[in-house]
Amino acid sequence: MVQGRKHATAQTGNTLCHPPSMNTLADIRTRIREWRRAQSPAHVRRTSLLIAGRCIDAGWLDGAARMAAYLPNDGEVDTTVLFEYLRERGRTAFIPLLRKHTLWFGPYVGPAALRPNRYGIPEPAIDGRMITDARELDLVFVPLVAFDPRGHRLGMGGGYYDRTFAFRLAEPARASPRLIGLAFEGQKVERLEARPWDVPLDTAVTEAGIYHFPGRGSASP
Ligand SMILES: Nc1nc2c(c(=O)[nH]1)N(C=O)[C@@H](CNc1ccc(C(=O)NC(CCC(=O)O)C(=O)O)cc1)CN2
Ligand SMILES: Nc1ncnc2c1ncn2[C@@H]1O[C@H](COP(=O)(O)OP(=O)(O)OP(=O)(O)O)[C@@H](O)[C@H]1O
Repeated sequence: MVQGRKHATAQTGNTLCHPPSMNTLADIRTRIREWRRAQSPAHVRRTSLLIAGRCIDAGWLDGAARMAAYLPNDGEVDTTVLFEYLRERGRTAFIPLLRKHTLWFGPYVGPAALRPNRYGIPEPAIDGRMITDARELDLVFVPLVAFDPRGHRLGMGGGYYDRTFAFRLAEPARASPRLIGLAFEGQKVERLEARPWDVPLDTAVTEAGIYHFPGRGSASP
């Protein structure tokens, strides 16, 4: 930790350390979103390929009947390869769809069938009959702004993922859908203050490796 110098930022291993004044969740969100947007497109492409490759090599996509992932926005890890992997195998992936304050999921059938949501992020332009409930998914690749070694996640601040997957907290023995955060190593922080509604990740994947968070539920005997 760098003390006494205003706004100083030090790097210890791959975990960014900051003076206490920079550590509120809102500060972390602002700082890491800036960091994410400052990465070069070539770097994002290369590291995203590594991250997607880890997910495919782990067998997660082959093992899940229903997979959802996000369309990248604001410098997030690029998920294109994950969608291509399923499409080449004749399978449909799901992407999030905002309905009031929660997420539903719609089939991703290509860019033509999309429209921007209220935040400008493309989502499926489909009718209600094709919408899938979060409970019907086996695996969800989750976007995030920051994560910590306990699996806590900081998102864009809308509370959408926490509200949508609150049933994972309410039903601790339930292991699906598996929530896998995709992030660059620069999004890993020492500690995120936990709020009661936070739904932890099961796993996070960065270009440096796979982090397992054997948390509540599946870890208990
Ligand atoms: N790629 C992706 N899709 C996603 C999410 C995400 O984090 N990433 N979401 C995860 O929940 C949901 C959208 N959640 C969001 C919540 C807040 C803001 C937000 O505050 N954006 C602004 C303000 C823009 C505006 O209001 O027009 C910003 O960029 O500052 C964006 C998305 C669903 N889809
Ligand atoms: N399960 C829940 N029930 C009711 N309100 C919730 C729930 N989860 C989150 N919220 C509300 O959403 C707001 C934003 O939550 P938070 O800051 O954790 O979002 P986030 O995880 O960063 O965003 P996102 O999931 O959209 O990426 C909180 O102030 C909280 O009031």
